[in-house]
Amino acid sequence: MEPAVEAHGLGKRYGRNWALRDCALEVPSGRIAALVGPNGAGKTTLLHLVVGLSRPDAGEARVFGRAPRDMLAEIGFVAQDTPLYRDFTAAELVTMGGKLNRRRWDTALARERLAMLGIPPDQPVGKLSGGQRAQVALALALAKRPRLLLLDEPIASLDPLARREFMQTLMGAVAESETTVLLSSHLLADLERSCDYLIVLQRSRVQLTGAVDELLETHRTLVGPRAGSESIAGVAKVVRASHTERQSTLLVRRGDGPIDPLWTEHEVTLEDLVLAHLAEAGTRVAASAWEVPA
Ligand SMILES: Nc1ncnc2c1ncn2[C@@H]1O[C@H](COP(=O)(O)OP(=O)(O)OP(=O)(O)O)[C@@H](O)[C@H]1O
Repeated sequence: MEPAVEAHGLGKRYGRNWALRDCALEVPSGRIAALVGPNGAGKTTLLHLVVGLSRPDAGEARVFGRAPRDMLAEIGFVAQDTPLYRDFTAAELVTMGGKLNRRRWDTALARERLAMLGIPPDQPVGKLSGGQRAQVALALALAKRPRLLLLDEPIASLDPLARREFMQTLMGAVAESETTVLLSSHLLADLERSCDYLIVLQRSRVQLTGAVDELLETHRTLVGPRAGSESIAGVAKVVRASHTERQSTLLVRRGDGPIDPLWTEHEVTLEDLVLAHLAEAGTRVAASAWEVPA
């Protein structure tokens, strides 16, 4: 099946600085893909290129095989901080959405979704809580019945319960449709529960990309005797190593065959994997840059 999003040599420059560079990726159709990376890595830049809000300075992005600008009717976008017209009520926004998207708009779906979540339809959205506003933005984006839904840090300002509700709504809505989702976030633990595809950006470049289950399957944490630089049976690559006097802990990509039994193997979490790959590329990721809720 045709990928939902493709990028080839995609780049965007502001002045002399590349915000995104040599970006090559493919998000298969039907996935919920997480776009992660430290502040300033290029996530918003990539989303804006894919939604056609900005033009590339190099390469190209394609949405279901076509230029983003030819696919606007098929793309839903929730921008960072869920900007909505704050003086309008949710009901008015639903009506307005219908007028702006005559061809595909599903008013009943938006109303049902908002009613199910207990969002008051007649209050200006500026007076709703952050979580409720995020849900309104999501309901509006879904009412467009997009084939591709892009969300730029939709849960960043929400409390843990509101985050969970938002992600559950998103997953439920996507399961009912064939929508592909690309969602940027710093909240790795939340993404592990809901996303099945991963793109890691760092310093304007794609650092890692692939299906989450395959990435988790092909990486392991190994604990064993202090290691030197010798190769280890069954290990294709050491992504990150930390050592005490006697012991080494390695995050590795597995190779062929079983891993040397001298080492104890542990499964990795998405958070381990992302942080190890970011560290491998030499970024010092301050713990504060990654809000990882318990
Ligand atoms: N309009 C702009 N003018 C100049 N530089 C910009 C502009 N937009 C983004 N940049 C720069 O491009 C780089 C990538 O920014 P971008 O917003 O894409 O990062 P991000 O990964 O979304 O960051 P965050 O997680 O903080 O939202 C940063 O260095 C940023 O300063």
